[in-house]
Amino acid sequence: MENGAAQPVIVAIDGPSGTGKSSTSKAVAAQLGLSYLDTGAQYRAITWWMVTNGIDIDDPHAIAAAAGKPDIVSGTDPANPTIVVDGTDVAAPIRTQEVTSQVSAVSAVPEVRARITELQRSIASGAEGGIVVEGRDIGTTVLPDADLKIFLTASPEARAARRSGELKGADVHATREALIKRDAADSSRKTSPLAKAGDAVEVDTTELTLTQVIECVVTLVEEKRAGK
Ligand SMILES: Nc1ncnc2c1ncn2[C@@H]1O[C@H](COP(=O)(O)OP(=O)(O)O)[C@@H](O)[C@H]1O
Ligand SMILES: Nc1ccn([C@@H]2O[C@H](COP(=O)(O)OP(=O)(O)O)[C@@H](O)[C@H]2O)c(=O)n1
Repeated sequence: MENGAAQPVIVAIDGPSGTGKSSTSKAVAAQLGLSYLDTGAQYRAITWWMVTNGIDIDDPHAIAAAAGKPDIVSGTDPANPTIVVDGTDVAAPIRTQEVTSQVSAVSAVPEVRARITELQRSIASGAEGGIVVEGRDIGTTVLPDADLKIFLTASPEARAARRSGELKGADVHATREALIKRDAADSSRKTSPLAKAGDAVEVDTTELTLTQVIECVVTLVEEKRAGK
């Protein structure tokens, strides 16, 4: 590996829920000294704000009209990623079932995507040492010129088992159905749906341990850096 003078690298990691994007991205960024951005947390944060402020989630016009109001700040240290809305730390409340069940509707609104995409591009261009950005449309829309694009997949069964392992006592079948419903909504929306970029490397994590996925992505980043 090269020494500390490695050039900044931009890595886009996309894929559906439970494929390992967050865990992999954080670990890869920490290992390689890069910043880390969880774009799902930003969509969850704006959804939390809409719910908290009584915006009707079934009314895309109301969501569009409010999209510019919340101030959303993401901390990009992979050892301590943070998400703050209007000065409030929302790391815990954005993970509730209520937010999870509403986030696809909010994130489908074009004005929301425009707002959050702008924020993401500004964070990525300000990350001097390079960054790992994870989400659904990073390789296709947010950072189409990323140095490396990864698309993680896994079977619905593996993803549901991982997710229900986190949500203690959650029923695997109900979790699986909820994941499939959210993937379908995220994949079928008109504005920058969940999709694999044509030049992304697909990694099926179903039979891999998290450590193996991290090693695979670190190797791909190092190969890219070496070829630069
Ligand atoms: N390859 C893997 N094998 C087993 N568990 C995994 C693997 N990758 C991630 N996990 C676990 O699955 C859960 C969901 O992973 P996460 O990184 O949050 O996925 P995503 O960001 O794609 O939704 C976490 O508890 C994580 O530790
Ligand atoms: N780049 C992104 C990231 C997330 N999202 C939306 O935000 C939701 C939550 O993303 P997340 O990464 O926190 O999802 P999980 O990994 O927690 O399942 C997704 O289901 C999408 O609706 C998006 O539209 N675009």
